[in-house]
Amino acid sequence: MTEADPTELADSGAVATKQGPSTADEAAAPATVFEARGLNVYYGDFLAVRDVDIDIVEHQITSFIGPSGCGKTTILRCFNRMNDLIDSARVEGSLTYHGVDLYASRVDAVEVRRRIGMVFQKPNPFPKSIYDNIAYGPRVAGKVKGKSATDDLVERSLRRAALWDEVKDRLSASALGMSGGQQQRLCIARAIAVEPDVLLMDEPCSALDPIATARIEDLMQELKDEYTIVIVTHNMQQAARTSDRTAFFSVEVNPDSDQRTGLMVEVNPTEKIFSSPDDKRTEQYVTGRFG
Ligand SMILES: Nc1ncnc2c1ncn2[C@@H]1O[C@H](COP(=O)(O)OP(=O)(O)OP(=O)(O)O)[C@@H](O)[C@H]1O
Repeated sequence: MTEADPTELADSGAVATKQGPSTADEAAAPATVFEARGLNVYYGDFLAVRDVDIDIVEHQITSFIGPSGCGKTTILRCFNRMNDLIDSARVEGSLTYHGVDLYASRVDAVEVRRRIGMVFQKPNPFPKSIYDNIAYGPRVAGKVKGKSATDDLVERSLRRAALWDEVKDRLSASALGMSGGQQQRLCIARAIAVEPDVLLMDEPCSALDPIATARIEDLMQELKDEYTIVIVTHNMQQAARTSDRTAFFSVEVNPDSDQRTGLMVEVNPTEKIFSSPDDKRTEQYVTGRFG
């Protein structure tokens, strides 16, 4: 892709959610943030996941569940073009973000990743102070200047990530000395500091104990007032507890090549997925009879 016009997303109205709805109708219907149609992702010649049709709705938590290798992370990474960083990855189909084609040549992938932040499975703070972990991104992006404005941003981000009270007296200490749960909340604070629109979370609790997990889940509920969240989770209880909508992915084995390709089976309100799903395969998975 060409590094053309980084303002394409803004020029095209892709920040509409930050400005609020303009008519009564729009106010009634929650906006669609992402619309994926016929999404297929290849690694080289290997079709890893196919036929993904999904709308991601603003200020909701959408979870992706399904057996290992069904393509949950691969699809999540399409939403902020992280797959661009993998040479062999290729995306087919249509994916829009607030109506803008996310893969159009004029769209700047760096700007995409600022608006659509990501939190990874393993907390990955920079080997820097707690303060610098938050301040670094906005400083590099030129979003904040001067000590007082940076102090405010650091405090605000840590408060929103429910971490301020625990770290306010040791902001200059290394982030690597924090507990795993604190490190993950720091990574969430770091993602929030650049004022994204969406948070993508790839199994954010898989390395955490149940208490730290509960704190992240509480935090997600607080953050959804401001952000749209998509989470990949292996933990069905977590999907049931935290998300408004759930997408179930499955995997099929191609008898000729013996390759396993993921596909999206169903997306529905979470309650429906776990009580009366439309598809038998979903029912078998959520009742533990498959996968
Ligand atoms: N960088 C890559 N290069 C080649 N193949 C890949 C790459 N990343 C993932 N795959 C393959 O794509 C398929 C989907 O993987 P993905 O990690 O998206 O699945 P997942 O559902 O998130 O799995 P898990 O639950 O185990 O994390 C798998 O067959 C995987 O081996």
